[in-house]
Amino acid sequence: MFNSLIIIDNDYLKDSVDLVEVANQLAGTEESVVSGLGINLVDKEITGFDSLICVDLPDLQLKDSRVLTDIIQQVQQTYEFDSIIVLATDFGRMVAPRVAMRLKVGLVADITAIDTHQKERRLIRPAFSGNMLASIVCDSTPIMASVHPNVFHFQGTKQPTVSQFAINQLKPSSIEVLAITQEAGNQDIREAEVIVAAGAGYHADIADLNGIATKLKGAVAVSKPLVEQQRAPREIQVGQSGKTVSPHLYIALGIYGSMQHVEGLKNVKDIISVNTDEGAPLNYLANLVVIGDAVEFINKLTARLQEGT
Ligand SMILES: Cc1cc2nc3c(=O)[nH]c(=O)nc-3n(C[C@H](O)[C@H](O)[C@H](O)COP(=O)(O)OP(=O)(O)OC[C@H]3O[C@@H](n4cnc5c(N)ncnc54)[C@H](O)[C@@H]3O)c2cc1C
Repeated sequence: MFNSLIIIDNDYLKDSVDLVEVANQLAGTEESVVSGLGINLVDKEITGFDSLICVDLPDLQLKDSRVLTDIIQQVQQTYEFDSIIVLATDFGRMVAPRVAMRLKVGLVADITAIDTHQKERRLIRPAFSGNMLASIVCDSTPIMASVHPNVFHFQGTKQPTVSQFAINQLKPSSIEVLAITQEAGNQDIREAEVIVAAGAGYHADIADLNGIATKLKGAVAVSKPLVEQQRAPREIQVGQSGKTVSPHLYIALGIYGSMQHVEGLKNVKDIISVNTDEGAPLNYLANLVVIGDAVEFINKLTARLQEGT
């Protein structure tokens, strides 16, 4: 029997459930038993786990990674899980290394695959700027891994058994959340069925793409250089250090197709690549390649779509 603990992120419930697939693959040929740790979990109807360990502390400062680390440590000391899996959101990336340090174990961050065909459990992740894949064998227990949302998928209907976990003496949080703001109207690119993505070869204002994205009922995304040039916010970056997306259609405008970018494309059905360079690597992944200027392509496509209305 291989027991895994998944740290449920209340802001990413579906993505947290997807981590059950990671736990099941890690279990290999052993029976997989998966528990979710839910802290002040609103939706206790969550399915897919064998059990839900609930901590209800309404006054808790949930976004304090030190407080969450204390809780995970206490849960691990009680249950002794074989693996702990964390969602690699910005917050999860703060929590996972702290927990690993506290438990004195290794952490494999941002895994993209698992290989249990050998006797060992190998966690696979991109290395050396994504130019190769590293297979990492963990010789400490629990095995700790963080996983980007949207990399693994799981649909479970299993009703978990729910138990309360009593926490002993938590250090008070030193963080006070003064306000939470969210930009209105921006669709999460991970949910989008159509993505119009601009790369460094798209030489116009990114906001100009909103119209066509709306028309196609999709969202706008970008490659990393545009974020670095402050032409677009980081929330819409696709790739290794951005988000993983799975749209039906990905329209890539002036995107070269580096490994770090392509790593953010999982289960994309169709890719249209618009590039002045016929030899750009993304063209080899695309179903349709347009050789030409990306802005000109968008202007023509917009005009054509307007004709159709
Ligand atoms: C640790 C690490 C993490 C990284 N994470 C990410 C990540 O999450 N996401 C990411 O995107 N990158 C990431 N990168 C960067 C990545 O290596 C590439 O540098 C980046 O993806 C390149 O972006 P690009 O294709 O838009 O730009 P470029 O490589 O500059 O390519 C521009 C493309 O546009 C074409 N072009 C030029 N003019 C036109 C035109 N007028 N019309 C049409 N096409 C044109 C060019 O032929 C070229 O193919 C990461 C790198 C590292 C080291």
